[in-house]
Amino acid sequence: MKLRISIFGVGLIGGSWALAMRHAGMTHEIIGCSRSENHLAEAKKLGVIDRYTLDPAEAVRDADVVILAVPLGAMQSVCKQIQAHLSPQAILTDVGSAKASVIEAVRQGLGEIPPRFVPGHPIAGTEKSGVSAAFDSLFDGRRVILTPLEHTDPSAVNRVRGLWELTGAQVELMAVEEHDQVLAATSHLPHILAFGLVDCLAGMREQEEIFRYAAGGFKDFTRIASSDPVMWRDICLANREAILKIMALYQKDLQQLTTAIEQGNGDELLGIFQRAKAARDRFCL
Ligand SMILES: NC(=O)c1ccc[n+]([C@@H]2O[C@H](COP(=O)([O-])OP(=O)(O)OC[C@H]3O[C@@H](n4cnc5c(N)ncnc54)[C@H](O)[C@@H]3O)[C@@H](O)[C@H]2O)c1
Ligand SMILES: O=C(O)C(=O)C[C@]1(C(=O)O)C=C[C@@H](O)C=C1
Repeated sequence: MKLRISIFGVGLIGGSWALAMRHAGMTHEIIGCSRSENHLAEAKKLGVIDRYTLDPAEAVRDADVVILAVPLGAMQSVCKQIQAHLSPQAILTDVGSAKASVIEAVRQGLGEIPPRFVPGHPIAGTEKSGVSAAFDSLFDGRRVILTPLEHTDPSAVNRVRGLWELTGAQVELMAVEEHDQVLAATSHLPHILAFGLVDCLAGMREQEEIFRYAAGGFKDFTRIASSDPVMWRDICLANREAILKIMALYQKDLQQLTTAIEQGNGDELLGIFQRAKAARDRFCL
């Protein structure tokens, strides 16, 4: 069955999902909705969506699937705008980077969490944003985490799982709290460190001189500091507790490294670097 899909926020993630659905031949019609008519007109011009509207009520009318792909800070207001118009048959899902906050935004915005709401998060992206950066293979071979709640309709979970699988993604189910803790460690902390490092160096008097000599290592480490600041502000505010926990742990480890360097403790440094290399070589890519 071909679907009428309604996408709120046709940027990097919403746009890439739309393209992947099109590629899979799943779409009867894709409707984009957002605050920005310019973004929507660009999405239509690029062939990512079939049509757009600035009216959330019209966007969800007769939709089989509604996907929220706006920044975390906008989830609640979008839900408020669709509350009176969302059909109970429609599947509602999202792509937000932190899950407890989206679930709370849906609860506040819709007044309750509908059984056909399936929280989701593709662990795929780039440092670019906007629909011009979207591409149909973004999710191919990547993981997508769904965090259904106790009362979530299993048929809705299966439907959303099936759609993500059509993008080439590998879908896993996880508890909300676990998701937010794991992603605080593997995604949110690295982004905070990259933003922090670049800001630190940019604040030094010799910054122009320093950046002239920034080569491979610096570029690899800081690519993600080019990501959208609004998106990352929202993630830090939304997943505050889990992020603070992992930051405290990391600060302890950084202090251990500082002490080892201060004391000229080569054995300690070698031990840390060997453990880290072994873990990265074993677990990453
Ligand atoms: N970028 C990534 O790497 C990545 C990866 C996984 C999940 N996510 C999540 O996906 C979501 C979207 O991120 P993105 O990278 O696609 O961002 P993006 O900036 O590329 O796209 C966001 C879109 O939302 C629209 N928008 C912003 N505020 C809005 C509002 N109040 N009402 C309606 N539309 C609004 C914008 O016009 C834009 O088209 C975020 O929740 C983010 O946490 C991002
Ligand atoms: O590769 C990147 O540029 C990303 O930042 C993608 C990334 C990540 O941290 O891995 C960023 C945020 C998400 O919610 C999911 C994926």
